[in-house]
Amino acid sequence: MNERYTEMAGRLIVALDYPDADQASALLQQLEGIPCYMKVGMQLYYAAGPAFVRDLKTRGYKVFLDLKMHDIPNTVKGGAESITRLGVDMFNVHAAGGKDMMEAALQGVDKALQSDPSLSKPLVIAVTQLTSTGQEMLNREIGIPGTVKDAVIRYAKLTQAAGLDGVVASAQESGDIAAACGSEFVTVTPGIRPAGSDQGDQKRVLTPGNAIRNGSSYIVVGRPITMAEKPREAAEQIIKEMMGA
Ligand SMILES: O=c1ccn([C@@H]2O[C@H](COP(=O)(O)O)[C@@H](O)[C@H]2O)c(=O)[nH]1
Repeated sequence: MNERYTEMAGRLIVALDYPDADQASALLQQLEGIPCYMKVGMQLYYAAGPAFVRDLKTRGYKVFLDLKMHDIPNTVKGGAESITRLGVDMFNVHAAGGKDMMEAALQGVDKALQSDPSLSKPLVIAVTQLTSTGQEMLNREIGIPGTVKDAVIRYAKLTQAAGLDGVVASAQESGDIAAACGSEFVTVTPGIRPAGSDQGDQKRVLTPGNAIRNGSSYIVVGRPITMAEKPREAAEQIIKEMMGA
């Protein structure tokens, strides 16, 4: 395993979108030894809960807990405190919850860290516009005027002003986010589709190689790996494409 492989595998976040821990564990077995990040989202967390997250940490994985909190500041603060106690490496809120709510998330993190100094500070990021949102939907259905890019950049700047580490956005916007917020500001980008793969419900997509070229800090990949006939080969192919970017 060379250095570039390890770096790129560490920037691949595999979305464990499964209905139970057994199915998620079966994928882990297939991907064993690949030093990628694992993402636990609503489907798996609501079924398998904190125990599965702790299990992933015990197995040595970096974990992104993708629960996209969006609530009043006091509730988000409490949620962030509990999530930080789980020892995850990254979690998120919705930027649409506003600056006070995002700042409250950071207060929750601090509270947990103060009560248990053995914990590490997780990256706290905010969702800008979901990658399943296209231009038409944004303007006509959701009622937000302007381009998707404008909305994403506005949320990214608000997120940075609140003191968070970065955002979730499409890889199509990574370069513009870096230009607006600096290259240290983390971009976590789902909607990744290797050439020729099914787009599904994703509207703003990019290939793994183009996402890395556009400056994404991390790429999030679910179905192109989990639904592949040979998930390990699919993951290795994605890492290879990232390495070549
Ligand atoms: O804007 C967003 C935010 C989160 N996601 C999550 O990423 C994965 C993508 O899965 P695919 O199967 O590769 O489409 C999934 O867990 C989403 O909940 C996102 O897609 N877009």
